[in-house]
Amino acid sequence: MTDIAPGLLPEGLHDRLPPEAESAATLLRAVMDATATHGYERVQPPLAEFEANLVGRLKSTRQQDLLRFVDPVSQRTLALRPDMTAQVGRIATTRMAGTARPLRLAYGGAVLKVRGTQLRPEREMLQTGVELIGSDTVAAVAEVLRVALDALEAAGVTGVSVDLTLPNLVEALAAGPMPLAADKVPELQACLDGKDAAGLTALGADAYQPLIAAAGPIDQALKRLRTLNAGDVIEERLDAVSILADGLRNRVGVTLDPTERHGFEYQSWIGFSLFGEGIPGEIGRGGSYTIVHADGREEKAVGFSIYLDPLVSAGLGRSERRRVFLPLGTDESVAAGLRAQGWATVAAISQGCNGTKLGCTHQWNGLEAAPL
Ligand SMILES: N[C@@H](Cc1c[nH]c[nH+]1)C(=O)O
Repeated sequence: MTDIAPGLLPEGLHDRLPPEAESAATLLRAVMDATATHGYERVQPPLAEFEANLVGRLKSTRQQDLLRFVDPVSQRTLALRPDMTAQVGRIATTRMAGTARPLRLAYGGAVLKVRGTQLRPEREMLQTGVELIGSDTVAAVAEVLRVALDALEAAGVTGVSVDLTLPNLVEALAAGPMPLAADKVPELQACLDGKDAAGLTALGADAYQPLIAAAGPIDQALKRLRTLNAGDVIEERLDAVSILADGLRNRVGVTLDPTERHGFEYQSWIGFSLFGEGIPGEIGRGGSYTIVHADGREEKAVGFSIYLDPLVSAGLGRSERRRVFLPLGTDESVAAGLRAQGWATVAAISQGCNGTKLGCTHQWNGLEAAPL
């Protein structure tokens, strides 16, 4: 016996009911189909795996993000996946290590985070996306962004905007052209995260002020960042961003927030967040990163993930419900004919069945499906 109410689920975990359960499946199918047209092939990693493999593969996947448990069979610590990108990295560097690069893989499934966020308290999420393994050049990132936009379009998202970010820029500046002691970098990052201009001054990091002012629409942001006197570290990145923005701007809105790091724990030179009109918060993100092989060799990669839950909540993926009620005694060949025409048939199995109560839109009257 338990003192937990039978309908209660742990915080952040939910059932998906009709019609949303079907919408989620429809959206996942739409995204997978769109990515397949670009040559991305689907892999299906398991729900849980050895913890050590999940944290070791990507630079900076953190143990505290994992829901862990001891497996009574292997006696080892397993973790539920919080993100499928690390698993795809494992597949790419083990079973598919010998497959030609760039390797294009797609995925979709449930992931579980230890903690939700204020905006998204859910802990289980339906994640889908692609990873392009073997390259993180501008051409590779441009392709991944194109695939992401096609996937969002296939899912019915409109008014898309992309916010680009430069996750390891500040670190590179501090270690190079705009020197700051390594132990001060976390404080510097915190000031930049909080857009705290006074904090930068107090830290003796006034050279970094343009980074705060630069966040915003892409052209203005690039112009402001060009005023930073930081040589190649910044010029190379800005040239790359400018090429990426040119590929995006005729399709979607583009902004740049050079110091945004939240949610970009393992991304390297470029990251991006995806937004859709009328959908609160971020609906996806991605960027470049490094996968570490078992022998220590590093491989570049880039990818994106879309989280389908906010799309489902926004009502995307719904199909028109054409449900026809079949009164008792309706001929089975009639029923089969209706199904072949695309109807969902809901057959009475006793005298008391009522089409309206069973959510039917139509009823078979012996001649045709008549509206209810
Ligand atoms: N999996 C990352 C996004 C990503 C995919 N590939 C690279 N980055 C996330 O969900 O935040």
